Amino acid sequence: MHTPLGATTIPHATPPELTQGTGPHTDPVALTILHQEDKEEGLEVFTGGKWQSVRPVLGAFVVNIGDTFMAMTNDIYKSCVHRAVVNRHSSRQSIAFFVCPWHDKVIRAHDSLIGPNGKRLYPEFTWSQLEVFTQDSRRVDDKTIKYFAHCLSESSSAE
Ligand SMILES: O=C(O)CCC(=O)C(=O)O
Ligand SMILES: [Fe+2]
Repeated sequence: MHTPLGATTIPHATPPELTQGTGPHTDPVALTILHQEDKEEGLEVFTGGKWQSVRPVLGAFVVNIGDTFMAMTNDIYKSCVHRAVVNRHSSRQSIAFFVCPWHDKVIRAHDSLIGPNGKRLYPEFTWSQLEVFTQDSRRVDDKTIKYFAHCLSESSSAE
């Protein structure tokens, strides 16, 4: 696994109507370990049909499940749609460690996660393939990983 580091600073001088924050998305990586640097709220997760704030807790990390981890666990663990929003009163800073497999490692759910009659929900893939796919298609939402799996299956059956 390797961990590129991302930092987001949303300055309060920018009017909220002119900024997007990060926009709703799922993280394509395996896990995101996020530190919300100050007490300013902004991270929201879409759950139970609505956006809910993930309040910063002093000294705590937020661990976010990404699409790659979802595939590695054959959907036992689900990635979540989240966003970072802004407000007009104060700035907010967060630091994210994106934990992803090495580029050429084949990602395949372990047999113990499939069950006797179940099936593997994703074809084998590498983090490189998913990374390129998300960057090319510029989409990372709750449908991306399924669409990626569909495209991979199509291309291997055409061979
Ligand atoms: O700033 C945050 O709290 C979240 C940022 C985020 O979702 C990301 O970098 O993927
Ligand atoms: Fe994210």
